[in-house]
Amino acid sequence: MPDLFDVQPSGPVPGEPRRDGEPLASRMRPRTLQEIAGQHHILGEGKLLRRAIEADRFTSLIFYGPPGTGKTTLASVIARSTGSRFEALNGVESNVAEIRAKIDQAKTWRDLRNETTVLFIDEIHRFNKAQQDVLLPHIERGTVRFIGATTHNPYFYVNSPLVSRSQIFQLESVSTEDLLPVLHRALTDQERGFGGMSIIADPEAIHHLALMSDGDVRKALTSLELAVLTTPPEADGSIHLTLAVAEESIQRKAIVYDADGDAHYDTASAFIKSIRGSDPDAALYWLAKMLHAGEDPRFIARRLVISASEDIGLADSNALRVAMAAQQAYEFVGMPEGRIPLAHATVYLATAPKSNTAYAAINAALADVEKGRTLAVPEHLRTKTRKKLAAASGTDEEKMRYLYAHDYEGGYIPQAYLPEGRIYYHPGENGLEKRIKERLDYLRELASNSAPPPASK
Ligand SMILES: Nc1ncnc2c1ncn2[C@@H]1O[C@H](COP(=O)(O)OP(=O)(O)OP(=O)(O)O)[C@@H](O)[C@H]1O
Repeated sequence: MPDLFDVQPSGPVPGEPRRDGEPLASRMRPRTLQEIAGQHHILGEGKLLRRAIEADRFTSLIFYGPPGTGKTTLASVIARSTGSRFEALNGVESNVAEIRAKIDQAKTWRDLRNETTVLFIDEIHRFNKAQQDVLLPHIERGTVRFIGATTHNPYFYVNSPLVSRSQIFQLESVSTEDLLPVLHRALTDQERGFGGMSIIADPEAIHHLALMSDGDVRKALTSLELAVLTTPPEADGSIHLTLAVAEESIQRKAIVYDADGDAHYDTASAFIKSIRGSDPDAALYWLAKMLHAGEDPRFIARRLVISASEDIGLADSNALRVAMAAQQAYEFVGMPEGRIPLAHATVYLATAPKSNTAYAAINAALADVEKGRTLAVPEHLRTKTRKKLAAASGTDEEKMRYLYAHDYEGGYIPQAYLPEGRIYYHPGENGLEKRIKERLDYLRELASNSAPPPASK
């Protein structure tokens, strides 16, 4: 019978000595929570997952997120930091017998050494019913602590018994800012990285690798490794990583933005100004430039949604729907096809009639409030206190009556909703707002001439 205590955890785990030929990304796999880049929303101070790990209070977890964002890594760090064994299986490749074998090993370790096992299953969305039936009772009994990983939304793609027994955490693409320190650590780490080599890395080369990796840490490290290993040394033996080398390694041209870092914002600003200026061709050019440069499409989608309200606004409220739909369509289809709904929304917004009146109106109202000009809610609008106030002030309650607009002809009755007059919203005359203006002019006219309320219907 094999000695179960000789069984080694599968795959490289944090803390293992460096092995020849092991890829950089694997060597650099974080060993502690502190080394994990990004994921602040679940691992930040006081966040749920961090607290669960620190208190060692978790049973089953499912990590869901894009490739190379740390799902496997996080599972192995959790095993290490909770003093558990780490066993890994793959939802597609592992058959029922292999799952049983891992569970048997886990039982033995638990019974003889009192050690818990984290059973990590990658691609959990590919798990079938037979595999799941073997695992479920052992999750319930606590034979293993289960951690699943998937790039697919678990609520749609993972068997519901597993989902209902697990806490689900979504991992996010790692931002460029969070990727830069990972690359720097790989360049300087003596033990696991290239710290023992003489490498001169131009900052724009490293920035390019970080930016072009689409938030995938494995991709960033693999490209860095390729760049280092394929660049011939200089006469003095050092390796010079230039932007051209980085471009070659990640096979996407560097941002065509100008040298200064503000170019990113300048281009986004030119994009929005072109939409505001009703020039669809210019807007499309700036959109193309941002996409080609590897700008985060979510950033572009956010700008479109803001512009839909800020610049088109009430002249065509459908613009906001189109912009939101483009954002959702991008999330649904991803890139490169996501460029099409983004272009669709760009042209719609650029050619739509323009109005900034909603934007101007909320700014004016906010400026008023921020100046400390607070107004009390008129008594007739204070439903609960109306009766009491009327009694206390000796006023006829009828005079303080709130008028229910639907009870009146045309669904309107002049009535004060502020204790003193204010006009923040000045309707424009473009597009559909012309109709709004006509109606509001009429209502405001009625209100300014308002005598005692006409009879209710
Ligand atoms: N958040 C992170 N912080 C630091 N390094 C990371 C992070 N995510 C990934 N890495 C690096 O990328 C390598 C691959 O990461 P990992 O296997 O954890 O990704 P994954 O999310 O499980 O990806 P996949 O869905 O492709 O299996 C790791 O060895 C590590 O070097």
